[in-house]
Amino acid sequence: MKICLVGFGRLGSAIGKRLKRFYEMKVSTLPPTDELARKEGLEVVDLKTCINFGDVVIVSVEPSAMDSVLSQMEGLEKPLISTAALYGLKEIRRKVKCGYRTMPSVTVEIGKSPVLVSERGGCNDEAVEEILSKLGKPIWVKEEVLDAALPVVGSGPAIHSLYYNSLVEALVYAGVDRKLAEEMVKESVIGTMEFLKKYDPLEVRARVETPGGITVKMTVELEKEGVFGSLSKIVGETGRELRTRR
Ligand SMILES: NC(=O)C1=CN([C@@H]2O[C@H](COP(=O)(O)OP(=O)(O)OC[C@H]3O[C@@H](n4cnc5c(N)ncnc54)[C@H](OP(=O)(O)O)[C@@H]3O)[C@@H](O)[C@H]2O)C=CC1
Ligand SMILES: O=C(O)[C@@H]1CCC=N1
Repeated sequence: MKICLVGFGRLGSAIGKRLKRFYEMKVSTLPPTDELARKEGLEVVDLKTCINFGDVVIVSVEPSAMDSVLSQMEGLEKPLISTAALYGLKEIRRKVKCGYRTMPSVTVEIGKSPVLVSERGGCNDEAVEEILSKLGKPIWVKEEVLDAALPVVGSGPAIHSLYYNSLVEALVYAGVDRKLAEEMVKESVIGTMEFLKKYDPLEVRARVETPGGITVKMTVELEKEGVFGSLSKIVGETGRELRTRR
């Protein structure tokens, strides 16, 4: 399969770096990101050449550029995969027959991202799923779920990094060398994420909280301060708003 990738910014470049290992690819993007694509050894071409080349077209441009890009593809019958936030499937399919919407994250660069995709029953689900499985784990969902989950899936790496960083700062605050602190937090977080594949989060919590011990004192204090409630509220409200915006 050959891929035409349109847009080589934050997400497009992550997609390009990963997929070039599996497929022949040409890129259509604007300066200055055209130089980034060339540095990755990818050929940069105009949009028309790109579309003619690809068996599948992936569009990863900012939402405000979608109208202009799609209007240059009107009538396209090849599968088109959009990553644009908030640009509806109906609008995509009004312009191209075989459109799909996805919500990945930048961790596609290492092939480890949930990739939400809407909706099954399009005109080439198999080809789309094959490509998305190289980027991570494709999860077919209704479009409204894709919008609701954007703040956790698409934005996730930024939020997780904030949490990670706040723990590094906590260790530095407690007098631990920063490099050591980073190593400790990374291993702790990665180990816990693996553990969560095996155990329910409440069970993990129960296994750690020695009665009358140090952990329960902190977890109750964090809950009292509303740290996690605020996180759920802010992220959840954003998802709710996105879900109903269309
Ligand atoms: N960043 C992320 O983690 C995620 C982003 N998304 C979505 O993916 C899309 C891309 O996001 P992101 O990478 O962050 O955005 P960026 O602004 O970093 O990248 C946009 C890219 O599109 C290019 N571009 C703009 N107009 C055109 C055009 N007419 N033809 C060809 N290329 C064009 C830009 O070129 P140049 O800058 O050189 O002008 C740039 O390479 C957005 O719609 C966003 O909502 C979804 C999930 C996660
Ligand atoms: O911040 C944004 O709007 C895009 C969508 C999800 C991640 N980046």
